[in-house]
Amino acid sequence: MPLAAEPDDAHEEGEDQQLLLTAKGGPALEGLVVGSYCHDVLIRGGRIVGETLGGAAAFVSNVLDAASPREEEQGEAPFVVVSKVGRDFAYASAPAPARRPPLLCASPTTSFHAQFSDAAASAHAPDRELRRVRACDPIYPADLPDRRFAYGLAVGVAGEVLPETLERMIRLCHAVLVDAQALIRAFDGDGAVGHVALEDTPYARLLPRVAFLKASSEEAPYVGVETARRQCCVIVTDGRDGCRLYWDGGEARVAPFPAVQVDPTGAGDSFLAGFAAGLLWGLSATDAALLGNFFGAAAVSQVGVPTFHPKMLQAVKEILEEKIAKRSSPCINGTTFTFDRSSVHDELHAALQEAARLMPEQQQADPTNGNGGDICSV
Ligand SMILES: Nc1ncnc2c1ncn2[C@@H]1O[C@H](COP(=O)(O)OP(=O)(O)OP(=O)(O)O)[C@@H](O)[C@H]1O
Ligand SMILES: O[C@H]1[C@H](O)[C@@H](O)[C@H](O)[C@@H](O)[C@H]1O
Repeated sequence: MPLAAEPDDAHEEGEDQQLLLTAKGGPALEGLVVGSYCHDVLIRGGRIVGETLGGAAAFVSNVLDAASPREEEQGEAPFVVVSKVGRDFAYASAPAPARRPPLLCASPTTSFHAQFSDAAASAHAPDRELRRVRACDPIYPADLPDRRFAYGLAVGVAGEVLPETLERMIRLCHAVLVDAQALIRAFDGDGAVGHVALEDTPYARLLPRVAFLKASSEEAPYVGVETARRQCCVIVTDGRDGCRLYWDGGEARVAPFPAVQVDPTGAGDSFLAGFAAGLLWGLSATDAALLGNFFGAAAVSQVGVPTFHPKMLQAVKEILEEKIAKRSSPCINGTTFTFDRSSVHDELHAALQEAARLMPEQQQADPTNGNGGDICSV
C-alpha cells in the first residue's frame, strides 16, 4: 500500500525525500503531534475521585518519549507537539507539557468530566460518560510549523483539529496517523460527547491520504470500517480484548496484554503512540500493534498519564533491538508499509508479556505516582 501523502504533498518545494524517511543510522525521524492538552476530572458516584492532566497529546507524548527508537546521545525523542491551552492550565510543569509547551490562548483550557459508573464493568459497555465542560480554541493550519515531518499524529479530543488543519498535516508529513475521536466527536448543548458518521464530515475526503485510522470499538460503527479500509488501514481497539487491523485485502487480530485496570483514560492514545513507535522501529503494522496493546495496557494500570518504570522501558528496548535485528528487511523504506504478522510476532508478544510484569511492580514500589486506584477496577 502506498504511503498516505500523495507524492506532491510531503515533497513539494523541492524537499529531499531521503531526509524524511531514512532507515537506522540516518537522521532521526521527526514527528508532528497535533491535539490539545486538557483537564480531566474523574467522577464516580457523584464524587470527584481524580483530577489529572489529559488530552491525547499528553498520553501520546509520554509514550513516544518512552518508546521511540533513538540513539542514546539524541536525548529527547524527536517530535513536536502543537497544542492549545488557556491561562488556567494547571499542568504546565507536568513532564509532557514542560518538555513541549502548548500555545497559550485567551479561551480556557479544554476540560472534560468523565463520569464512571459501577454498572459499566462489562467488557463492551462504554466505561464512562464524557462531558466537555470547557473548550479551548481550535488548532489552525497556521499554528503548525512550516517544515516537513516524517510522520504526523492527529489526536484531537474536542474537535480542535480542524479539517483544514488535518489537510495541512497531510501536506507536511510523510505519513499521517489519525485517531477517529479527533474527527467524529460531537457535543450536545450540555457538552455530552456523541459521535457523527465520518462520511458526513469534511474529514471523509481526506481519508485516502491518511495512512492509519484508529478507532475504539465504540467509535468503529461511525467510521464505517468496510468503506474506510479501502482507503487506509483501520485499527479498531477493543479494550482488554486487544485490537484488530483491517486493510484492503487483509485483517488481523492482535492479542492484548494483561492489566489491572484502574483508569481507562488514555488507553487509546497510548495505544496509538505505541503503534507509531512500533512502525518507527521498523515493525509491520500487525507487529507494531503489539506495542500499541502493550502501552494501552500500561496506560489503564495507572490513573492519568502513566509513569513507566525505567527497567520496563529498558526491557522493551532490548526486546525490540533483538527481534528487529532478526528481521530480513525493514518495513519503513520510504515508500511502503507492510501489514502482515511477521515470523517474530509470537516471540515478540511473549517477550513483551514478560516486560509487562514490571508494571505492577512499579505501582507497589512508587506510591507517589498519583494512583488513586479506585477509579474503575476490573
Ligand atoms: N483492561 C485492559 N486490559 C488490557 N489492555 C487494555 C485494557 N484496556 C485497554 N487496553 C489496551 O489499550 C487499547 C486501547 O483501549 P480502548 O479500546 O479501551 O481504547 P479507547 O476506548 O480509545 O480508550 P480511551 O478513550 O479511554 O483512551 C486496547 O486495544 C488494549 O490494547
Ligand atoms: O484525556 C482524555 C484522553 O485524551 C482521551 O483519549 C479522550 O477520550 C478524553 O476526551 C480526554 O479527556
